[in-house]
Amino acid sequence: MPAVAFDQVRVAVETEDSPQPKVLLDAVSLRLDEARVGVIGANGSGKSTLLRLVNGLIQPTSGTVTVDGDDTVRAVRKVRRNVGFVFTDPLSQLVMPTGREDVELSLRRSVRNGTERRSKAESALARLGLLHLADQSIYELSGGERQLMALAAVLAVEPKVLVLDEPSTLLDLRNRELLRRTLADLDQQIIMSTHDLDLALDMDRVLVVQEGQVAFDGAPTEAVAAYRHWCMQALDPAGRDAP
Ligand SMILES: Nc1ncnc2c1ncn2[C@@H]1O[C@H](COP(=O)(O)OP(=O)(O)OP(=O)(O)O)[C@@H](O)[C@H]1O
Repeated sequence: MPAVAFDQVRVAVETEDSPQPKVLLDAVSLRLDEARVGVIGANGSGKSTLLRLVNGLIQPTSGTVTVDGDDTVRAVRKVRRNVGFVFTDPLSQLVMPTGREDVELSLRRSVRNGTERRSKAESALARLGLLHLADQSIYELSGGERQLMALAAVLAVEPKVLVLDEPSTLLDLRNRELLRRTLADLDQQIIMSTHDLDLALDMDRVLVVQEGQVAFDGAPTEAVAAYRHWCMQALDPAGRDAP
């Protein structure tokens, strides 16, 4: 299992609102060896920022991120070959007119032979029950169908690490269960952010991100309990009883 390591990572960006850079993530040091790592936390806490560092979509302002020893800045091409990234919004990922073309496109670099490529694409689509939608325009698919299509395109290339940013937001109950089973069957390491706490409970380790820092890191049940506690505290800081 490749290790993903963060060493004293800080991400800060310039904004027009303030002369000071805005800190999106700070003091993150982690070594992720587990097969299934969940990332939970409030909206805007820094989950996507943390995930995007893993495949070099965002570079640390200071500190380093490595995947299997490869630095995500200096060895970004190698890192991108090893790390598949599934975006929350599938339309930011699907670029071809149909799902089949998109899955075949993602295989272009790794599978030179056209017949083999078509067959691999077919298997990736079949695995997620998408063959009947493979030749339909991406724009005629539902949000959930597109979300699964984007996952099929990334899984087709069999990355060593699969990073998923809130992959179940658009899925109905059946497809959420399909996603859950598909992820459970995969050999690769999975790092996934989610607001779906049941999905988080399937993980081996869960990070709770709060205001740009990892506020809890440990077993899923304890992480979810800590997150719930902080949410309640934020809603009712004085600890008053609900009306
Ligand atoms: N390029 C940027 N410039 C300025 N602020 C940014 C930039 N990118 C992200 N942010 C801010 O950083 C914070 C963390 O964003 P991030 O997308 O990582 O949150 P998140 O935990 O994934 O949220 P959500 O659950 O809503 O998807 C947010 O306040 C966001 O507005």
